[in-house]
Amino acid sequence: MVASEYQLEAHPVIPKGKPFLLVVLDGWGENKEDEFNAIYKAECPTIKSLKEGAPRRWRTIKAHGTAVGLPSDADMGNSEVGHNAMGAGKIIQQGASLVDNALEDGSMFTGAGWNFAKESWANGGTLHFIGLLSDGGVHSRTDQLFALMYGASDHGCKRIRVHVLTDGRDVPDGSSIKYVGQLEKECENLRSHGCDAKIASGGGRMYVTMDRYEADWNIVERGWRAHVLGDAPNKFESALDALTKLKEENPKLNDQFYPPFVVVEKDGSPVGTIEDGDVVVNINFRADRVIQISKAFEYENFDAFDRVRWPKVKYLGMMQYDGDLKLPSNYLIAPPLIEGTSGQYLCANGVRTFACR
Ligand SMILES: O=C(O)[C@H](O)COP(=O)(O)O
Repeated sequence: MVASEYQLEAHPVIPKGKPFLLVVLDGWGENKEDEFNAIYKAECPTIKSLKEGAPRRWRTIKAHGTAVGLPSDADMGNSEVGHNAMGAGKIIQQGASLVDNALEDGSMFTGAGWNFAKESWANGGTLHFIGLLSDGGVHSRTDQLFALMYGASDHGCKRIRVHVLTDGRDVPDGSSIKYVGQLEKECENLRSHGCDAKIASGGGRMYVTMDRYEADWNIVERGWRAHVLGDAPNKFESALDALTKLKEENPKLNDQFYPPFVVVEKDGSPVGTIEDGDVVVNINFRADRVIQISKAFEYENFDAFDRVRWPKVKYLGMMQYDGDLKLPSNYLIAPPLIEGTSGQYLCANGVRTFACR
């Protein structure tokens, strides 16, 4: 007997009781049929036969923008929002939108996470931000970072250090110089208003910090050494210098793969290591590529690499990145409570599923 809230009407076209296959074709889509459309130009006999063989059943669905809960239709889709939308079985507000809403209505700066973070700078600690620096909107966005920096300064923060991960994957390669330039301008502006804000370290997202699925902990270790310990083979007096000079040395260097670098004072000392009493905010709203660095900050027992020093900091995610692990335990935006997910319907209706990837 299916609980009434999970009872479904018969589908008008798809017959009941037949196996149903949900296949996700990564990067596949229908669009204007012109010479720039590779899918249209290619020979795709299987898809063509599926489409032409069952024209009454062929549908297209939107996988980007507001249709999957992103802030605007200019936002491209990505794997996480696709998983979330299909898993929820409905349009839910995705991380990017939740952060935007909290910044817009001001609740970002009154929530439990913000108040927890504030205690650190009230006691003289430095506020560190770590995350992907671009406006790709897949893992993070620069405008959200800037809003947090100004919000912190307005709430009495006197020292900010930013640890930047260059993108070139969700945005064009070579664009990182622009994002770092924008961030340096914002830091300069904050400094002129009495908040000592600087970029302290960085590196390319695919080589520094943002590993996923525990594929290569060396990536995370490089980030830890640069951000926390101020230790990297490349030291420069500014992040802009770092990107420009490293690119001059190796013109083929892609933004995704910048080696780790540390910004130093004239005497060679790092401008912003992470110390006891500081607060670290991870600005990525998307979870997959920041779970490992979050474990490094959060777990007392940690053996994925030698941290050398484990500073006693308050660590917060923009969101909670893993609800099962409750990781991290502190975050700026609470995860949404989603009821009536696809999985709940399938289970309640006794439909057995097998998922693979
Ligand atoms: O993390 C990545 O590799 C990209 O930013 C997004 O890729 P995905 O959405 O296809 O996982």
